[in-house]
Amino acid sequence: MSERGSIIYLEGVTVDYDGFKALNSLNFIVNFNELRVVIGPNGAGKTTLLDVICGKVKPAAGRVIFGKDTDLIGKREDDIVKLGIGRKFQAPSIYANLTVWENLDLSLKRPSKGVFHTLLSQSTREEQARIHEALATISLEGFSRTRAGSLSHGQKQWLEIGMVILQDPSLLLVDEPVAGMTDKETEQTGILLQSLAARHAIIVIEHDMEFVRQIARIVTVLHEGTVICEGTVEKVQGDARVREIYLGRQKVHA
Ligand SMILES: Nc1ncnc2c1ncn2[C@@H]1O[C@H](COP(=O)(O)OP(=O)(O)OP(=O)(O)O)[C@@H](O)[C@H]1O
Repeated sequence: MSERGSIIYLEGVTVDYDGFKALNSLNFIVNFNELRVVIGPNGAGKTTLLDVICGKVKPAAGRVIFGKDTDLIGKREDDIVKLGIGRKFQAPSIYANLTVWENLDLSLKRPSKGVFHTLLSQSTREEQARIHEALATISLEGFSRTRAGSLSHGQKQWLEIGMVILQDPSLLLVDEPVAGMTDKETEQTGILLQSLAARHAIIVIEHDMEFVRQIARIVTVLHEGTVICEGTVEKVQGDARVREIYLGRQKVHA
């Protein structure tokens, strides 16, 4: 896949729920190695946007192109994962009774033979090296033998991010990564996402504007299923329409 141009391209995408347009002729482009933050008030269509990209929701109209020319419309969710799109949901979906290492081992991109077969088989040196690298990336080097269920909330989120990146996605979708985190964990998550952006394109949905300011280069503002503003944090915060939409709901400025 070319490392130039767009990694994901949505054109005229409409998602219709019995006449209600959760996405309304949406145009949205993210380039390779971009870290894009999507904000917008409740119900703006942010989650629906990610649902369309990962194949969970089928649009009534529009095109969704991954990489140079792979049309995602009509593809199954697991096929989209295999193409290189990984999603980190808001609630961590880790195996609480397995160790951090075992969780990472299970998520390595390899033909799935089931949990028990994978745990009983020896990982190769290369696989072990990749797990060590992931442990360092997510700052859990000292926790490889710790039961995942006993990690802190923030550490669980990082573990799941580690599990998604071990599948080596070209595009990583992240839904509200810092909800419920301490300030320190939030800051560390920002550093983690920025470091990941060197190797993966990332789309982050976020409500926490302080966090958005920490990580964002370009912010897309969604409202009623369409993009109403896009640009730097400063541009978005100074935009009259954005201010009006957020007025009385939540502050765009901390
Ligand atoms: N399965 C569904 N059936 C009907 N309406 C839906 C469905 N899923 C989402 N919607 C509606 O579509 C709109 C967009 O929802 P979406 O979850 O994408 O918004 P959001 O921007 O992620 O909001 P939030 O910040 O609250 O998570 C909302 O009004 C929601 O109620």
